[in-house]
Amino acid sequence: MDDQPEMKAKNPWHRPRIIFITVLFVIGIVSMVAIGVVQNKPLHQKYKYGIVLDAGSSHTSVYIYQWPAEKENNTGMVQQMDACNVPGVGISGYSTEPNRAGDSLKSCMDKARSIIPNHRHPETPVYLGATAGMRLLEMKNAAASEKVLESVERVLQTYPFSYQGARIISGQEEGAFGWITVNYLNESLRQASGTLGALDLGGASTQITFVSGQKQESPDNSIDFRLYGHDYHVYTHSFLCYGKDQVLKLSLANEIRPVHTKTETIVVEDPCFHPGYRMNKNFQSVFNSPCVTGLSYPEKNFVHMGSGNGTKCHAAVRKVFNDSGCSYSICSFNGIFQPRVEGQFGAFSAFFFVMDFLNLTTLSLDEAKEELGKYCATPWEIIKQNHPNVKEKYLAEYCFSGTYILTLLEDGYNFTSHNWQDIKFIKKIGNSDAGWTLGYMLNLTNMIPAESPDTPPLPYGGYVTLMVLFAVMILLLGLLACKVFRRPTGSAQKEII
Ligand SMILES: Nc1ccn([C@@H]2O[C@H](COP(=O)(O)OP(=O)(O)OP(=O)(O)O)[C@@H](O)[C@H]2O)c(=O)n1
Ligand SMILES: [Ca+2]
Repeated sequence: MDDQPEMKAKNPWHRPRIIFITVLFVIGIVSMVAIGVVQNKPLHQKYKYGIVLDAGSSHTSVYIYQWPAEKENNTGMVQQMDACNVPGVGISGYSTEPNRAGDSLKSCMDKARSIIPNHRHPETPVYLGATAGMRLLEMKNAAASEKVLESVERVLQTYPFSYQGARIISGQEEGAFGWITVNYLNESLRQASGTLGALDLGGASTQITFVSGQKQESPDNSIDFRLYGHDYHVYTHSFLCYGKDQVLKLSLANEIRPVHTKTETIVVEDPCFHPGYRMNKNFQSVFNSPCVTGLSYPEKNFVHMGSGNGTKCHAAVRKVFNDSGCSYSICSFNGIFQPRVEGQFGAFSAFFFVMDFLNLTTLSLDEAKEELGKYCATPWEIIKQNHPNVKEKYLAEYCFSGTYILTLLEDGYNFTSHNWQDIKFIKKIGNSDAGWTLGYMLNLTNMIPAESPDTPPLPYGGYVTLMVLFAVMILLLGLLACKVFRRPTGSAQKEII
């Protein structure tokens, strides 16, 4: 009987009301999470693009880069989308018919126009940087080099992109931007870990660039960078005329001089070419470069004859380095200051092509010398049989090129058998080629901030997880609260009664 009044006092809407509030509460929380997730979800990725033409001495390559539009200040974000090799010779090879220099670029530029989305064309920058071949042409014939640059400029301006100029870059820039490229791709600029030195070998020049803790004795060889909040003291040098095509001319010229007579047939025996190799060549092809000076030869031919001797080849190549006269505490060669090499190095372009062809990339220095010696001694006929698909002109030069690379690294830059393993012969890092072009574009588009760019404290996945966890926690607390408030206390019972 005592229960009667209490039963009557109970509100029949009490339970549905709690259910209703709980449902609203749950809908609220779910909506909150959903809105948070949708609002912060990365939008459909929008890409931006940039084009850099590497007008090298032996050939031109067109590189197309892409990066997510909203992440341009993050290291490692810019990637190579495509690379196109321009058919034919480098632009400096068109000095006598400059208009053909511009025309030669058309097939690769047409390709760039077709693969970059149309709506991005007007904002896509195009840069052309010319390296050692054009530096040499400028020295030899400034008017011709001017005409070649005008020709490529004219053609590049006919494309719907944002043309930003065509110029000859300095050897220092070439070295520095190669270093930026490899360290940007390696993400070493973001981490406190050591940086990667950069070794670039072209047809007409070679560059060495690395961070050195030693005293920089020559201001011309020293660059200071502040990148992503870190300071770097970088040593760099570019040796004009020490690309592999020019050194071949230099060492041939050295061989020719002692034997040159006024007799009809001049035979030049060359230990850097295979036994059985025999080719008629013109003196002009050797002495036509500003790198090979002093002698003017008549329009005459000589017989270039291989003798295939690794030791003698090394001795012949050695002669292109001048080791006398260092006015600093330490030099590489030709009186150029260079501190002791430090840290890991990435060796790319012809360093890679040649060492990869010869299968020497993973060997020790002594093993590489031994293998190269055997390769050089192999008769020319057998070499041709073993590589039927390689152009003969290139095939003939690998013994010389391999010997030059080992000599440059050991006798020139002073690597030893102890730190030889610090050199990694690389073509690409990820999908992007190692070379100066990426660093050049990053610099000109201001995509490498001096200070670390602001990044959200949490990655997107972490953010969503936290949101869900908090929402579940609030939900549980809410349910708990409902339960506590629902349970009638003694005093409450009395009030109801
Ligand atoms: N697969 C390849 C590509 C190129 N080469 C040779 O490697 C040398 C250098 O090529 P590269 O690095 O492209 O030089 P360039 O950029 O043209 O020259 P530079 O940087 O001196 O202007 C040239 O002799 C070229 O014939 C090679 O042996 N194998
Ligand atoms: Ca090059």
